Amino acid sequence: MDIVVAPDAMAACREAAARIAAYMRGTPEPVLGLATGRTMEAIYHVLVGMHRNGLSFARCRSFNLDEYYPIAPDDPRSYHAYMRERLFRHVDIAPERTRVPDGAAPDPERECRAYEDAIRAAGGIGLQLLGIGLTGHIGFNEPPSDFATRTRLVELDETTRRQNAEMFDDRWQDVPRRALTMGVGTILDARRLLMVATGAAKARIVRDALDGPVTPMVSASALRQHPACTVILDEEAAGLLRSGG
Ligand SMILES: O=P(O)(O)OC[C@H]1O[C@](O)(CO)[C@@H](O)[C@@H]1O
Repeated sequence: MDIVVAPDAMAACREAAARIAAYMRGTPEPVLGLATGRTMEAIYHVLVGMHRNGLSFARCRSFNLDEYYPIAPDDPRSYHAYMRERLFRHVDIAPERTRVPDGAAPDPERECRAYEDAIRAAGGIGLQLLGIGLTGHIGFNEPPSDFATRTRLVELDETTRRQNAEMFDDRWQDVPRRALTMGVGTILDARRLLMVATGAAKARIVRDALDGPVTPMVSASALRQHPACTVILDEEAAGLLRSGG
């Protein structure tokens, strides 16, 4: 695992965007795994700027990690809307080349199987972008999540619902109790992983994930089993690491 510590959050996000752009430029048919959450907003902002300076998304396909369930794709609080507003509508990626789990699917298990099939049909994910939740989740894989799990319907922890309440007018009780998420096994299948964490609030869970035991109780600790994983932190998020990053 390669750990990069940037001086601040913006520098960490610029570094992440530069690596995504390098992957896109160096790959004939890039398949991006995308994430949501506050950390990713600055990364998408930088990527949109790069697009305005010539970076094309036209050859990309994308698969997002997760979506609330149930939620309509046109609900402004959905991750469909998040992706449209922060990235897709600003770049040259055709909507049919982007995919986010369907939070309105009448049969969620079928949707999860179809999602796995679609990733496989695209040739697998080349670069998977990841954030980390305060529970140690990657995607919405709350503890405990077996490292072999695949895309599935999960229950969200109260910590996560509270963490994500901002989009729901700060009413955590309104955050859906369930979500569709790629499994830890699905994530580990990506050829390269890029996790980004910034801010002091993430320091404890970053330490648990990178310095603690590799355990299903901290999904992000699974990244240490991946042969090509880079973690980009700012100094605050790296603050409790044994090595200091
Ligand atoms: O960047 P944030 O808002 O702290 O979120 C951390 C992670 O948890 C999630 O909310 C769940 O996947 C992601 O969207 C995000 O990567």
